[in-house]
Amino acid sequence: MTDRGLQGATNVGPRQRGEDSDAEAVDVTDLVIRMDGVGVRRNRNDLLSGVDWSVELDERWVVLGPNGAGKTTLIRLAGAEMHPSSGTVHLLEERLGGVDVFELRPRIGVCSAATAQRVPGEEIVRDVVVSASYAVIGRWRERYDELDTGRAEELLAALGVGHLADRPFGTLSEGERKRTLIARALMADPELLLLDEPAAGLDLGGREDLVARLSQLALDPDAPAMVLVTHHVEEIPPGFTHAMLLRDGAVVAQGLLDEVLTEENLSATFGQDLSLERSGDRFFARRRG
Ligand SMILES: Nc1ncnc2c1ncn2[C@@H]1O[C@H](COP(=O)(O)OP(=O)(O)OP(=O)(O)O)[C@@H](O)[C@H]1O
Repeated sequence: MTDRGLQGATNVGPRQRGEDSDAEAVDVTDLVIRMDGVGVRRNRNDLLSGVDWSVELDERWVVLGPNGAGKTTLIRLAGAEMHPSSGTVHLLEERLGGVDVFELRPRIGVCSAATAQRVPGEEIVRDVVVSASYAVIGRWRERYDELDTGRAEELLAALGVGHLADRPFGTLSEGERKRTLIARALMADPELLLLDEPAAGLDLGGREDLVARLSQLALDPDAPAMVLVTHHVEEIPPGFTHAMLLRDGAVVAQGLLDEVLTEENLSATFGQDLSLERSGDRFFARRRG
């Protein structure tokens, strides 16, 4: 694992180093994500600008920022769901724009509100998970391989929803749906797992349960590289190693979690005077005064 320090300090892109910015010159060996000078522009708005970011296989990143900061846009780039307007994005050693995204996407597990919306309510939970190995949503074959079905059931059990395998997805609670979708995202044994606000809409017990399960996953050396997007420091699972703080489409700070997650950086990110407490390996934030 590499200690890259704060954005602008040691984690500089090729342009800042004054090197050749030609995409082909970028060394992306062993990098799961590499962004250099990335911008996304829509309707004359900069959704992201000047983003340099590298993620290695054994790293678990949390991306924190207020509403509208650009977090989902960043995750969509990392999931090969969109291209940057400027700069270069390499995913799993392939350059976006120079690779067939349909070959890249199965190597990346995504759990987001958009995935949840695409699952029909009548779909059986086991099928929601197993169909990920065929890169479809919903049952489309009469029979799946027993190996695949067994893996889907194991993943559901590992996420604490094994008993719901025969239930229609639409009858699950929000927390049960989230856990089912994480099992689905893991089904194809991805090299990168992207989780966009997995704890949104969960009650306190559901959130704590999910944080504990994501912590187990983060601490598993065989788990894929992970990027988790959240608004809340309370949702950072123990075992996460790095953080990126985003505001107005730009990186406020990034690097090792312990170095980046400070009151100063958090206050700058959310535009408020925040106090940050650490209790064991969990974080808590609130406004001062
Ligand atoms: N097609 C578009 N045209 C113009 N602005 C857009 C477009 N798509 C997104 N935006 C804006 O870009 C900004 C970043 O959006 P994004 O969804 O990435 O933020 P986010 O950090 O995920 O926000 P949230 O926490 O509220 O989900 C928002 O202000 C959004 O309104």
